[in-house]
Amino acid sequence: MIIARTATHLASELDALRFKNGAQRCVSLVTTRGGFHDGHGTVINAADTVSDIVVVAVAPEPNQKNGNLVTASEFQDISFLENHHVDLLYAPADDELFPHSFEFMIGVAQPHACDVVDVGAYRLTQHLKLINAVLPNIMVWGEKNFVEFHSVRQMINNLDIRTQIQCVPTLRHADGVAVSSAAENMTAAERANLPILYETLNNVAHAIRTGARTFSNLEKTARLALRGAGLQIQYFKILDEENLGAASEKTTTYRILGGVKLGNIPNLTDPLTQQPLKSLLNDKQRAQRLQHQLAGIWFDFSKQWVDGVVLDGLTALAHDRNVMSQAKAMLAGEAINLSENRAVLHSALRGGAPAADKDMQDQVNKTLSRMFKLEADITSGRWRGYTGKVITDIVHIGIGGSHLGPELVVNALVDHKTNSLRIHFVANIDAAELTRTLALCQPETTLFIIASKSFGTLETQVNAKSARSWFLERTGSLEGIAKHFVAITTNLSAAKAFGLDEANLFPLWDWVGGRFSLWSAVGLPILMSIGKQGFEAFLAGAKEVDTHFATAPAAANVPLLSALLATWNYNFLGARSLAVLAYDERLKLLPDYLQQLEMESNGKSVNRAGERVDCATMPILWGGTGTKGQHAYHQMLHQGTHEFTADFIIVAQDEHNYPEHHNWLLANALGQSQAMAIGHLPAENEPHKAVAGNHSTTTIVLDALAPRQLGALLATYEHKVFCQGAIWDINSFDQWGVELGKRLAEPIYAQLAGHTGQPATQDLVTQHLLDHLKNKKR
Ligand SMILES: O=P(O)(O)OC[C@H]1O[C@](O)(CO)[C@@H](O)[C@@H]1O
Repeated sequence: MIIARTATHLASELDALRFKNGAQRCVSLVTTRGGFHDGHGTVINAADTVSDIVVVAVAPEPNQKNGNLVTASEFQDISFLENHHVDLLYAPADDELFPHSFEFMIGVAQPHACDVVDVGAYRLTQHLKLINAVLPNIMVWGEKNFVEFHSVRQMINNLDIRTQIQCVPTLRHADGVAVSSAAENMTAAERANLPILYETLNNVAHAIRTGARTFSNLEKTARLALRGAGLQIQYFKILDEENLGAASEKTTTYRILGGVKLGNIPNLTDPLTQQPLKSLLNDKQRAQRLQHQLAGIWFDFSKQWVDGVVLDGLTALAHDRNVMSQAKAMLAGEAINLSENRAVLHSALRGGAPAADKDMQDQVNKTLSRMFKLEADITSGRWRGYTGKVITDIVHIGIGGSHLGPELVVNALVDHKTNSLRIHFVANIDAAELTRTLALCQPETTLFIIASKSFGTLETQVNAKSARSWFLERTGSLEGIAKHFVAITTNLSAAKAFGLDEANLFPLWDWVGGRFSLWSAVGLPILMSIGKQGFEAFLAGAKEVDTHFATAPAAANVPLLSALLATWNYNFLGARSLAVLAYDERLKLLPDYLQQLEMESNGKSVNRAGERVDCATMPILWGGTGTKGQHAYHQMLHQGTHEFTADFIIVAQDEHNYPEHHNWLLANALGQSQAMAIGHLPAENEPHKAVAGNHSTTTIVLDALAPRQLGALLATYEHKVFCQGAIWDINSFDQWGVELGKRLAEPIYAQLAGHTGQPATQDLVTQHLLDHLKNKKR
């Protein structure tokens, strides 16, 4: 590689390179400031592919007399360029480019609207001088320096310089951080926060791609997210690619520029923007926007790490994403489940979708009446088993949406039981569950409820078959089936083929998603447990939420706010899990139920148009009951390295009349959420006692754990899931991901069951496992 330090030396070397064997060769120029890294490498490689001769210029800083390259790293820089097959390095000192007698500078006549980074007369003149010295056919830039690239491009166009100019995409680390000398020289703590910049750029790009056009709000929200992550913003702009002016409705190509400063980061203490959560907690205004009463529940979002500006930004985001007009379409019965071409009308099961088809509502009411009759017949003893005995045990067989909701509600409302029926649930294909349950039951006094929307789900089929065999082996009475088996399904013919009596079949409809079906006949165990009045109150609580959701303004719409705050936590503050912390033992199954509701609904990675989403979607939802969790996983929440958000669910009334227990239970819930918000700064010599704080949490206070409140709580989560999906532009109502594993299990089962003639189709690793299991099986 030739190294030239003066314009004269450069000219003579370049002439020789440019004109070889009588032919003129193509020269490219890459201008840099030295300190080379792989990011430069991609630009130089690109220059190499479009030209015969690559010249790299290292532009000096003002008054940089002797350091033609960046000081101490000169040696590394030269070998880096040689390794990248650069032909010529031009490294003039500042006084070579700008001698004392120099009196002219070139400037921009009309500064562009973007005030991102001022390229300035010095740099522009320097670029012009480098271009004049090298006379390149083409200049190649890295996109990371887009503003400077744009200014030079304008200069080339406006001054009729006969050089082409192009830029190449930014090289990024696996976590999205642009490769740069700054990124290499950061402390681990500074570096850890940086991926949020790329994520935020992507979030905004995604928002624009999917129709968001309130640019100032998008910028505001993005800035807050960056500050929230402890980054000092240099600039964050949504611009028109063409002229780098502010983006407008007319913009066809957008350029989103974001830059952050590092070093001496004030870590969320900038009073003009985001303050530590601790300092927000005493703001009297918070209650108004962040505490809401709905259907016997107090939703308290005031421990969320947001302020008014963030809330405005989030509300604008909902508007941009048309969340509420999509909700309207859902409640009107439009087929918003695109991949299955189905309506999503579980609200109609509780009278919460008045615009839904009349016929649909009639079917719902008719089925409800039949459910009430069955419950009354069983609990009054009018319905008897085949030997005339009253029913004492209900065994509900179903899985996923046909199980989780009913079991949760039956357990949670145990204090609202109206009769002595014992209700059991069998979901797993593991026979442990079925056999243990059957061991508690007598065939003459047991009613089996088989709940399966499809009536084709493996677990339910196998369990139902075994339950029927258990019954027949003990009773020998085929006619007895009619007294001991009922089913809920959309697939009535499959249920009949199973041998079930038509009169014992309760319909379900394709417009009810499995995980939203507990309000239908799938909820029969709930009805059997809490009776007609209780079940009606449960539906009514959910309907109150439907009405609120459809009519409340965005800023006070509880399900929408929940979803927006979740977005803020997941997509802007980097929370990767949602902990559901129920401070009531009766709600032990709530996290399991919500796992299906939220994760099966929104665990998606393509949008509604089938394109890959470019933002994180549903994080991991998990949880348990307080105070037990405090002695298990709360340590990690307080001092671990994962960002999270949590929902605290508490019940205000002491329903067991044990005041000491109840007061401690509530005190612990509030103490935990307070600790998560305010953290603890220990003495300098006790870093192990530091608690970071600044974790957003929501506190949900049920007046009582009663049917109305529980119905309202679950419906709120349902609508939150809908809003979340609308914000992410994903279909929350299908679940294609569960199919592959099911399919792969089939040939494995055939081998385990010794079905002959089935060739092994598995990979070697799976085959070895299978052989091992076959050997070990008795
Ligand atoms: O009610 P079915 O058709 O038996 O389905 C049970 C569950 O299986 C799934 O299809 C997949 O897990 C769930 O969505 C559904 O709730």
